[in-house]
Amino acid sequence: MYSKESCERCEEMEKIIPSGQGKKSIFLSGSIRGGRQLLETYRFIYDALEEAGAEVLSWHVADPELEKTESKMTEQEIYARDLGLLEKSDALIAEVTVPSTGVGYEICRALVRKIPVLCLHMPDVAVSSMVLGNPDTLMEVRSYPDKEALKEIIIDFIRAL
Ligand SMILES: O=c1[nH]c(=O)n([C@H]2C[C@H](O)[C@@H](COP(=O)(O)O)O2)cc1CO
Repeated sequence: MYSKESCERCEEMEKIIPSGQGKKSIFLSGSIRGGRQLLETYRFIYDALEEAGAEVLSWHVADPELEKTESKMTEQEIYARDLGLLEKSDALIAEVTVPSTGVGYEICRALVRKIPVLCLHMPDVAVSSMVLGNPDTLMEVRSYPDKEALKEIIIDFIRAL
């Protein structure tokens, strides 16, 4: 995850977002039981957020070993842990390409808490009207054609927080 290229980018980002000062806490939301086919994208989003100077509280969503740790937890423990992390978050970023009950639930809880929500999806996928048609001003929905565009959207969102 740590390459020379990402370090150079880090230095660039530190000029924009001073480290330690106003570091934003982000809840990353992505499908788990809805299907793990976009795990690589969740990892990319995690890396982009860390690079942008944000802290990802729900890092487990991008963890390829997630099943091992979560299988030792009860359903109630998973729910309480996640809702606790959401309470501490400054914003929520959801990858909504793969439909997931949990992701939809977390988006709704974040909007009830009145924190900004960024929903990201690949082009030409059937995203729910509950996301696409949501008039909440705290909600932003963006389609990303490639990883470069995805990174830019994430950086812009973090800078605007
Ligand atoms: O084991 C889990 N751990 C966990 O953190 N979650 C949370 C975080 C994810 O953003 C979201 C995924 O929901 P789902 O499993 O319905 O796809 O729910 C969900 C599960 C399983 O439902």
